[in-house]
Amino acid sequence: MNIEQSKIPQATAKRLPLYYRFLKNLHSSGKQRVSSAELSDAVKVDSATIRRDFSYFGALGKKGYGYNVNYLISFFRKTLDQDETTKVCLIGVGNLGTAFLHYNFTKNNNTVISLAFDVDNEKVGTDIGGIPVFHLDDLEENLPDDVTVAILTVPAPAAQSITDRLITKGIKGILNFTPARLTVPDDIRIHHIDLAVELQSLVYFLKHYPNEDKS
Ligand SMILES: NC(=O)c1ccc[n+]([C@@H]2O[C@H](COP(=O)([O-])OP(=O)(O)OC[C@H]3O[C@@H](n4cnc5c(N)ncnc54)[C@H](O)[C@@H]3O)[C@@H](O)[C@H]2O)c1
Repeated sequence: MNIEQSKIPQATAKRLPLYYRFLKNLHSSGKQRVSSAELSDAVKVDSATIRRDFSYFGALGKKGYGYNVNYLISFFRKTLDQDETTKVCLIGVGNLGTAFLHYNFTKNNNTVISLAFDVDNEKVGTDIGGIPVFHLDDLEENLPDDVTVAILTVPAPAAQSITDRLITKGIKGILNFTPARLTVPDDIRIHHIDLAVELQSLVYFLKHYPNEDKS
């Protein structure tokens, strides 16, 4: 994370990829400027929040003109470190993992899954979605030093020991799709994604805050 970004509130930082993706679409359709109302409509974030978010990075829209799309895109690209490709590995090529390998992340940003690991000999040695699958036993040997992020889509009981090995190999961030709560040193970042929890929270908000500001 660069200095500019560390001043941005986390809630704002989380919305940046959303804005960036939409602005890139606008740009490829030839649009030069966009109002916060248009953005709001597209990304489903209210326009006051958008204006506040954008004010953190000095993008002040002009009344009756809106925001300059090119300026915003180049800002986001720098802030999100999009100029550099981040290489990611995926562990566990099952239902979820296979879907991710087939999904082309690079369409939206510069993150690319460059290799995968599994223990199933039917999968080891094959290419899935164009990505080579190695045996987990050969993790230390095959994981390149420039891969710093891992996606975990293994059964929960295997998650902690794999995490320990990944960290020893230099992985700094883990996107954890397993229900396991992982113990890691302070300098390692874990993002836990749990569909059941997300669904529960969506239903809760629908029930208790049906008309609230959704930012
Ligand atoms: N976060 C979510 O929203 C969500 C949704 C569904 C599943 N999950 C979780 O994601 C994980 C994967 O789910 P799935 O449906 O793809 O399971 P799956 O059984 O289809 O796939 C698991 C894969 O991991 C491999 N594997 C098993 N042990 C391994 C090990 N020690 N090292 C490397 N690979 C190993 C298996 O060979 C298999 O290919 C599970 O923990 C599941 O609970 C999360």
